[in-house]
Amino acid sequence: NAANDATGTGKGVLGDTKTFDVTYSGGYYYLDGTSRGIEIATYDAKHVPYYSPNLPGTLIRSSSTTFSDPAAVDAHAYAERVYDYYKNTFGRNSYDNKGAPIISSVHVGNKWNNAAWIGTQMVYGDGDGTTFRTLSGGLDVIGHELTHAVTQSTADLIYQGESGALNESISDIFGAMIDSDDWDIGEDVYTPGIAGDALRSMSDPTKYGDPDNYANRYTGPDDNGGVHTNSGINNKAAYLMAQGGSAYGVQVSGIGRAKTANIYYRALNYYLYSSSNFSSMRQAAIQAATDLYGANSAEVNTVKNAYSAVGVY
Ligand SMILES: CCCCC[C@H](S)C(=O)N[C@@H](Cc1ccccc1)C(=O)N[C@@H](C)C(=O)O
Ligand SMILES: [Ca+2]
Ligand SMILES: [Zn+2]
Repeated sequence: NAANDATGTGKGVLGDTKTFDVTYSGGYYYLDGTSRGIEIATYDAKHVPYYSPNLPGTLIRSSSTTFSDPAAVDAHAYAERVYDYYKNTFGRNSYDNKGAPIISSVHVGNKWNNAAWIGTQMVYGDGDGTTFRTLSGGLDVIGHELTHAVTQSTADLIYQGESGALNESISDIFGAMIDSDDWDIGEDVYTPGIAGDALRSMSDPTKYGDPDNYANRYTGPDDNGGVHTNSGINNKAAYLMAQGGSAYGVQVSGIGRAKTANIYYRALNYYLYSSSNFSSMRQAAIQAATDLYGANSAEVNTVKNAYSAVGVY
């Protein structure tokens, strides 16, 4: 209850100090905030793997309001940021729109170079220090993972082939909308020894070997049919929709981040379904833009051009 609500503080993965909601009980402060009206809690997995039945692990506590685990500080503070984004932007109350608790575990696995939504909670690896630093240090990582939960509660796009690439792309799109100062994905946690690179780029997916056109999609079996690479095709479309530009001879006039987010959010809630492919993504985005801005609007025209530019019809 409110009487036990307190404000915690601590340094994040990049050394920046953050504050966040905690709860006082029995001489300890717990990373378990309820001041938003839902529970946001962060646990220490103590290196069990992401498929372990022992998740979430141990609720993180401190004998003062200062928390000394950077991975936990960022996982917790960024979960609040992502909750606030969905609530303030779309009125969505947690990933299920019914106030579900947001549970995160840090220190999952042993030097695990990944993070995930495992259907019930978020899990973050510490990285091996070369490929990744601890993954909760990236706001776009939390945005990506919690958006998988939103997708699971709405279109529930099958994590395979084209619907799987769309699932991944929707997570990158909202990761980039929330971590809104760039169109890179993972730049804050990827290769700490190399400046200026990222795991993926939405403005130019080909920079990291991902396709930016349907004609160049991966059709092999790896990674559930290339869900993390073919996401580049839809990521490029979303980037062009927001920022404008030209690709493969097609000019697109940008409509900005906010309208682009509105179109994808509406498509996700009303028009995408579990087996949607790239072509049905195009139709869903056109319909969402039509609903929001009108059939002959500049926004609808931009959506059509953005998908034509990446070879999706
Ligand atoms: C259980 C196994 C992992 C499932 C894939 C998760 S959802 C995922 O896509 N994770 C992101 C993590 C991420 C997100 C944003 C920025 C950096 C890293 C991901 O892209 N993982 C890559 C490394 C992959 O699994 O290929
Ligand atoms: Ca980013
Ligand atoms: Zn993902």
